[in-house]
Amino acid sequence: MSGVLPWVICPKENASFAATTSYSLVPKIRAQVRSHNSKGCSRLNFSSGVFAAASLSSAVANPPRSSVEKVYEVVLKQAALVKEQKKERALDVRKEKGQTDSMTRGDLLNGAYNRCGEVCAEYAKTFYLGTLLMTPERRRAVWAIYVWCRRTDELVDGPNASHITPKALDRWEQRLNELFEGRPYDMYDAALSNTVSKYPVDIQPFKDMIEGMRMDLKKSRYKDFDELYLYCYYVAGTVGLMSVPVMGIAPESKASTESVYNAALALGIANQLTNILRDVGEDARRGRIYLPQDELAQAGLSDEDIFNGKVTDKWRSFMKVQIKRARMFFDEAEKGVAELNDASRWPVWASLLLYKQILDSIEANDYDNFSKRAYVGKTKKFASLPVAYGRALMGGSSKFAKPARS
Ligand SMILES: CC(C)=CCC/C(C)=C/CC/C(C)=C/CC/C(C)=C/COP(=O)(O)OP(=O)(O)O
Repeated sequence: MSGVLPWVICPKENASFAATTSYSLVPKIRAQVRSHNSKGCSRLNFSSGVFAAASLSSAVANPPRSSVEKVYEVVLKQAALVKEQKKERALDVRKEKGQTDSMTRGDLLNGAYNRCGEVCAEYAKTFYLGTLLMTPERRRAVWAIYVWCRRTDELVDGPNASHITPKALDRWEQRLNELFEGRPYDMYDAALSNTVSKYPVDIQPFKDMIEGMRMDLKKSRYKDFDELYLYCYYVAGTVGLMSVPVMGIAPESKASTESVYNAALALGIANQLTNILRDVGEDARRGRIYLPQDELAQAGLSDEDIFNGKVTDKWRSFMKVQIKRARMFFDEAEKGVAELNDASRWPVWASLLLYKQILDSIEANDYDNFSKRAYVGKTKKFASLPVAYGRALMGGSSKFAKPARS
C-alpha cells in the first residue's frame, strides 16, 4: 500500500449504507485514520456512520483492499502527476517553440478538434454550451476527451455492441497506448494525443475506463456496494479524473490537489449512480441489475422483483436509501467545484445540478423507475443554468483546507 495512504477500511458487514457513507468522505477518513493510527489503532469499522477503532489483530494483517482504497491510489497518482508536470512545463514550452508545426499538421489538428466539438455538440448539448465558456485550448481538449469516452462507451453500448469481444477491447487499449506515445490511429485519436501531450493527463483513468467495459461484458450482477463502486469508478469516476487536469485548478485555490481530484471522482460516481437508478427498468430488460445484491436482499427484494417491475413499499424504501447515497456523492463533489478555474465552474455546476435533478424526478415518479424514465424538463433545465452561473461566480473561496504538511 502506498505510503501516503496509511489506512485500512473495513466496511461493516450488513451495515451497507453506513459503510458507504465513507466512500464519499475519503479525505475525512484519512484524517480520522491518521488520528487513530497515532493512538496505536490501525483498522477501522464503521458503525452507524460513526468510526469505531479496533486494534489490529494478526488475522487481519493483510486484509483485502476495498475498491475505495484501490481507486484512491489512482487519485493520489493523478494529483502527484499535476505537481510533477508543473515543473516540466517550462521545458515543454521551449521544446514546442523549437519545433513549430507545419501549416498542414496544424490544420489537420484543428480539423480533428473541430470534429470532436461537433460530436460533443451533437450528443451532449448542454455540456457543449458550457465548454464554450472555457478558453479555446481547454475547450477543445475537453471535447477530445469526451469523444474518446463516447467511443469507448459505444464499443459495449453502441450499434455494434453485440460483436464486441474482450479482444476488441484489447485492441482499443493498444490504440490508447499508441496515442499516448504520440502515434494516433485516426483524427479523433490525434486530437486526444495532442491533448495528453499538453496537459498532465495520466493514462490510468483511460485504461480503467476500458476495464469498466470489460467488466460490463462479463458481469451483470454486483455483490455489494464495493463492487458497484468499482464499476462506477471505471465507467464514470475516471471521466472526473481525466477532466480536472484540463479544466484546471484555480490559481488562487487553497485546496490540496488530491481533494479536488477526489471531488471530481465523487461527481463521476454520483452521476453514474443516478444513471443506474434512472435506468433500472431499461437495464432489467437487458437482463442486467446494477444494484448491490446484498442490499436488495436486506430490503427483502430479489432479482425477480426487479424483473417484475412492481413498485412496492419495499422497493420505495430501498430506492430512498439508494437516492440518499447518490446525493451524498453529489454533496462531496460540490465542495470541489469552487476550486476549479473560474471558466470551468459553470459547465460543471450546470451538469451537476441537471443530473442531480434526475433523482428528484425519480421521487416525483413515486420511485417507478421500471416503466417511467426520470428526466428533467426543458423549463427546469433552463432555470438551472442561471443558478449554475451564480454558483460559479460565488466560487473561489476554498472549502478544503490544505492538509498539514509533515
Ligand atoms: C467536481 C470537480 C472538481 C470536477 C468536475 C469533474 C467532472 C467533469 C466530472 C464529471 C464526470 C462525468 C461527466 C462522468 C460521466 C457520468 C455519466 C453517467 C454520464 C452519462 O452519460 P450518458 O450515458 O451519455 O448520459 P445520458 O444517458 O443521461 O444521456
